[in-house]
Amino acid sequence: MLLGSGELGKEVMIEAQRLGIEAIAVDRYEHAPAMQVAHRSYVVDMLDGEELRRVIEQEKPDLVVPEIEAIATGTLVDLENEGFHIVPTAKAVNLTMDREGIRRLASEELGLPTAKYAFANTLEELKVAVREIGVPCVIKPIMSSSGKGQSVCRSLEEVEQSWNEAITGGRANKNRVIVEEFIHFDSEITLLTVRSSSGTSFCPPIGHVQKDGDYIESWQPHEMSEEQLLEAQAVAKTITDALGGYGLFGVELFLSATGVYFSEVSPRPHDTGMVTMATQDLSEFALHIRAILGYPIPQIQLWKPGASHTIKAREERKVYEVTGISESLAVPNTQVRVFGKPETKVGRRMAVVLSNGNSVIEAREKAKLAACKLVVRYDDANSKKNN
Ligand SMILES: Nc1ncnc2c1ncn2[C@@H]1O[C@H](COP(=O)(O)OP(=O)(O)OP(=O)(O)O)[C@@H](O)[C@H]1O
Ligand SMILES: NCC(=O)N[C@@H]1O[C@H](COP(=O)([O-])[O-])[C@@H](O)[C@H]1O
Ligand SMILES: [Mg+2]
Repeated sequence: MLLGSGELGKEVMIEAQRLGIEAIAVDRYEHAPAMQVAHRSYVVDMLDGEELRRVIEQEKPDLVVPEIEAIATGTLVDLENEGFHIVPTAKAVNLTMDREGIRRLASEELGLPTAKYAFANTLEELKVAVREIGVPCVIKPIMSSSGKGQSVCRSLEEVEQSWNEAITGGRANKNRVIVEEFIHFDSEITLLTVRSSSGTSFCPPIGHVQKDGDYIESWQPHEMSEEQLLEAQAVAKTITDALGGYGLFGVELFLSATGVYFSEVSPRPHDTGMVTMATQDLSEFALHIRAILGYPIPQIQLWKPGASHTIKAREERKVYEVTGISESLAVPNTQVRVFGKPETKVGRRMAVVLSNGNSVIEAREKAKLAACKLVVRYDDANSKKNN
């Protein structure tokens, strides 16, 4: 049972189906991408522990596979104690659903290098925290993803604005924020790390560009020195061992002249890792399914350098279409994934383009060109504004 049924879940679901698994999709809204390829589905408020428990107890799945962070993870901890199998572990899902849990584990328990950080519950506490950390700093709700509610605060005058953004952009009704020292990194990567019956394996590093805290473009492999790669793998091994279980993890790291910084980790496939559908023999989704079913992963092979580029909506509409697919597919070595989300929202990721080539530079150029050809078009008569 997949908890969360977006674009990443849809690919996980397809990989499960390929191995003959009976698969159930759950999300907060109807016709979510993974629901379109599941045996059956449920619409549930996954932040409501009772509703979540009801659907899990009804279906009694062999594996409960969280796909998003916004889940009543305390209930998953209880269900694990009662004998349900939560992927990769209820501890991993519970700690990574809020920034405080995973940051304190990484920095205070495991001693991994991170940006300096502090927490605040009120605007007054935030002003104190910003003075302590210094500017520029990054302010984020403790519960949010894809950059929602996140801002860079450049002076004490901007603290109030950052506070307002964080408390309106956060996922839960919790006025708690994290302040992080701004890391002037040279590049940032996702190190996909798989824990399986074959031990721990790493995919070649994925470089990416983020805008407003959300990913725009990713590529693989990201060029880094052997020394830096070993440092990154050591950080990834430490954090994933601490979280435990079988599955694929997306370990987010900042690379700078002063070393490798741990940023955060997803105990599940990562959005920037969609590029692996164009580069590896086993995509991150195939790896996740293999790992959680207990199957071996003797090796992971990079076939070609590749890149991904996202396509986002600019408006909120109930009726839309993605046009330009033919023009996009005319770019060589290119594939398109249209997620099939039932409606658009401002900034919502609707599709991704995947390209490969003889070099990362070539693949990035192709993916960018192909992405420019894809356009999200709206039917004005059915727009929310006009209704
Ligand atoms: N301390 C920092 N210093 C510099 N840049 C940062 C810092 N924290 C975050 N960023 C930038 O913002 C991006 C998003 O941050 P982060 O991963 O914490 O947000 P998120 O909401 O969890 O995003 P996602 O769910 O997509 O991973 C990072 O990938 C990085 O580009
Ligand atoms: N960075 C996390 C991430 O990319 N998660 C992916 O986005 C979906 C939510 O999309 P939505 O907000 O458009 O419904 C999630 O279900 C997951 O597939
Ligand atoms: Mg992130």
